[in-house]
Amino acid sequence: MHALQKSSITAFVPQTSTLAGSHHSSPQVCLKIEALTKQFGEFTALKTIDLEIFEGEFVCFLGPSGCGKTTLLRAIAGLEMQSSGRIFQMDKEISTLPPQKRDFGIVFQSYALFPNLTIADNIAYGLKSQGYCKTRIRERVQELLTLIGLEGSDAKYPAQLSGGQQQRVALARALATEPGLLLLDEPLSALDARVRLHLRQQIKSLQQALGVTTVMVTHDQEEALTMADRIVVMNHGVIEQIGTPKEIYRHPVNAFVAGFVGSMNLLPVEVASASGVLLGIQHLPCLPHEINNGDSACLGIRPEEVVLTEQDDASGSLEARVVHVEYLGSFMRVTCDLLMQEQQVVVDLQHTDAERMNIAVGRDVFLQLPQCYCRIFEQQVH
Ligand SMILES: Nc1ncnc2c1ncn2[C@@H]1O[C@H](COP(=O)(O)OP(=O)(O)OP(=O)(O)O)[C@@H](O)[C@H]1O
Repeated sequence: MHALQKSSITAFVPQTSTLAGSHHSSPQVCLKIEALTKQFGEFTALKTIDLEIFEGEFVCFLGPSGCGKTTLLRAIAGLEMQSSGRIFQMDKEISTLPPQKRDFGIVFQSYALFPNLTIADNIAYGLKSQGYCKTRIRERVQELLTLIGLEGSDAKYPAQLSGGQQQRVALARALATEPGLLLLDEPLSALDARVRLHLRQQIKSLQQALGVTTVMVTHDQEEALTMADRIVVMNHGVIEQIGTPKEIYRHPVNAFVAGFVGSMNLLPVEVASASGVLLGIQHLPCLPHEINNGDSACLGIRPEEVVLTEQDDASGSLEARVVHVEYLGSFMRVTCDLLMQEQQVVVDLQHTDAERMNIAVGRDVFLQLPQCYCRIFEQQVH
């Protein structure tokens, strides 16, 4: 559809963000990536990426530096040509189209506004090149300024705005032509923590209100967990897991995802049975897994899932000594050395529990690792 024929965004019906979590009405695939590979000389930055993103979804590409997330975003935008594989947007193959022929708006980490243009002209940039008439451009710029809460800033220049405000203008500019896809490349990472938090919420509610399919690159797991409908966790050019924030957090598929998203104790164990492992000589019941008996594996349990007690009041408790206590606002993070072997276990405690038990460095305690939280992973290959 030509941008001129599109309705104004204020007429959009707000959508909910539960799309990815509840697939009761089958949503349409907005973006489909098939066996995408990217080589930089001998180096493979993306290895056979397959991915479907649904209309209205907010998807985050999350992973450590160099994992290929920006390369994947740039391939979607046509700013980087893939070495092989195909990309479809709304069933139309866009694999070889130049960026200007693709239907997206993009926001980069650095605000990338034109410093010599006013805020109004920055926002109007794409509208002018798409042939909107002057009256409509003026209207549209006002709509967008209202949308991002910067009414009255039309005549200002980028340098007169704060970093967060400039990034909101960049967002308005990206949304101006009502693109079918919004691409965000670490849009918050140049901002200070407080502004980042505020803008995170603003972007999320704007995305929900407009229902625009959005892909955001981030290396910040908290950002991904709070903003995304689904997270694509990447490492070394491959997708390790795709899932809702809850799925990724609660059911990581391997030790990499477990360690990268949230905090996770990862303890080396030997598999003893289909639902039991040996931590040193201590037998621990665990969640069912399919790793062979006798193999080395990794037990994953989150700090908030470990039970810390003063007394040895459950069989299978591990004797431990508190070696470090950290105050983290709403809870305390307690690091314990296991007495049986050279391993540390981190436990998150409510302040009231920590005070009741007089938790301090040097205190001897007992740790229980409940079976329902003991995930068993294959040993990491990377
Ligand atoms: N133009 C290029 N030439 C050669 N290698 C490149 C090029 N662009 C990216 N790479 C390499 O490809 C890999 C993936 O880069 P990419 O920028 O996609 O990573 P990323 O996950 O976005 O990391 P970051 O968060 O640090 O930006 C990196 O090892 C990078 O050095």
